[in-house]
Amino acid sequence: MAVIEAKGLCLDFPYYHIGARSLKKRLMGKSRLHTDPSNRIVVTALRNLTFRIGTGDRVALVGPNGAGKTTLLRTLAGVYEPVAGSLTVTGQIGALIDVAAGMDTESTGRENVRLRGLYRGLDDAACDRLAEEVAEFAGLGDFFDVPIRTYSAGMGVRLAFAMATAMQPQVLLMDEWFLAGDAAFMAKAEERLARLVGGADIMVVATHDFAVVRRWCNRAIRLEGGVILADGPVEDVLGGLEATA
Ligand SMILES: Nc1ncnc2c1ncn2[C@@H]1O[C@H](COP(=O)(O)OP(=O)(O)OP(=O)(O)O)[C@@H](O)[C@H]1O
Repeated sequence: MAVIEAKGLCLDFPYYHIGARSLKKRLMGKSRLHTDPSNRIVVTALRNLTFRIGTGDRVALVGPNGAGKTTLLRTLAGVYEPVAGSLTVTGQIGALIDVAAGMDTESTGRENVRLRGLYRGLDDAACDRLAEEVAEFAGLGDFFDVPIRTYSAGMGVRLAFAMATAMQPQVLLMDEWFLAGDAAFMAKAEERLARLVGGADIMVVATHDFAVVRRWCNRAIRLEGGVILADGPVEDVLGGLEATA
């Protein structure tokens, strides 16, 4: 049983390089910026978020640029640590957020896949099978055996997608651009993605695309300025957003 539970979740980003007093003064009028006890400017990216996401929930995080969608996704994935409140995620997480997250750019595609397999507790033979499976789906040919720092952006997405979808997570966290690969690849990826989403207990996707929300989700959380403005069935939340557009 997978569950995500947040209570009063807050996250700040400190701005280390903003020192000039006049600039500070100018910025401080803005509602999301304040100073911390060390007199650094911090932006409040997420403020006092409380929600529970349970098995069967397919949640879209929606809202304008800078609303906090990706930050929340990364916090759920454990990339960022909340500065206040609590967050509990029960269930194995699969994150399709940053292409290079958890990858060693000096290692080859194959080495990265094997490492991920070892991390998940697979034995040597299972890691080999996983690498073959990923290689076939990603379709990178010989590039699978060169360091990934040489990959194009599209090649990186292919590898990350193939890798992340080769192992079924209970909690699937996804940024929308993973749904926006090149057309030929996405046609092939669609079925695999549907299987992955269907097999996950929980899915959370950050997106601007209402078609994606309507197609994949049964619940939406609307964020703005780092706070939750609405949380409920997709049509209720999108209706509110469309009304303000
Ligand atoms: N690494 C960071 N360092 C400093 N501030 C950050 C960082 N990441 C995000 N922020 C700030 O946190 C706030 C939320 O950003 P976030 O990227 O989560 O928004 P978003 O809803 O995903 O936006 P978009 O739709 O544009 O992708 C913004 O004010 C942004 O400037």
